[in-house]
Amino acid sequence: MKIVVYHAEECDRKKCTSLKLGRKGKFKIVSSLNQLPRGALVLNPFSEKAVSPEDRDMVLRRGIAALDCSWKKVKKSSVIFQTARNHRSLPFLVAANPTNYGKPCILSTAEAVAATLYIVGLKDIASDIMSYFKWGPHFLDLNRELLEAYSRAENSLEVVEIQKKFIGG
Ligand SMILES: C[S@@+](CC[C@H](N)C(=O)[O-])C[C@H]1O[C@@H](n2cnc3c(N)ncnc32)[C@H](O)[C@@H]1O
Repeated sequence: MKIVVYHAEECDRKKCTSLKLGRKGKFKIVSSLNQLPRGALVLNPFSEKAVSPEDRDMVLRRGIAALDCSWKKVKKSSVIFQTARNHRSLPFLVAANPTNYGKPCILSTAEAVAATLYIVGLKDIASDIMSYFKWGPHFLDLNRELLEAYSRAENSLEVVEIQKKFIGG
């Protein structure tokens, strides 16, 4: 499984989830956009299209790419979000990492990648990624009902419908 993270060097390196997974050999950390895998699913919080089980083949064959930068600095115009295709945002999920605990959609890179893997049906790999953090398994437990529902959707539109019903109560 190719998981490649473009690292913008804006974070506290001790707290950075992608650098930790890079050290464990789970993520490849790159500093040049040319090193991102072609055709990968790009995790972009500004994308209008949501991750769905339809993306499974793309994830298996091409991998996942993410941008690790400060949430304070991330912008629609961030360079990685301009260059690649196949951008996806994650539907409503709540962060469990200590920096943004309880905040919807403001996920760490590790949480975003694990959620993507879960939704496309690669649940064991999602659990493995989360197992490197004390709070990681809690992220999956906290969001289990929604992650399960998203993982049973047909496509991105259905994922958005599930999200709407959940937020609307
Ligand atoms: C802004 S960085 C923050 C990383 C943080 N410093 C850490 O240690 O994990 C998080 C990245 O994860 C992905 N991500 C997080 N939440 C997302 C969402 N709701 N939709 C799509 N991608 C998301 C994006 O690639 C985003 O740039």
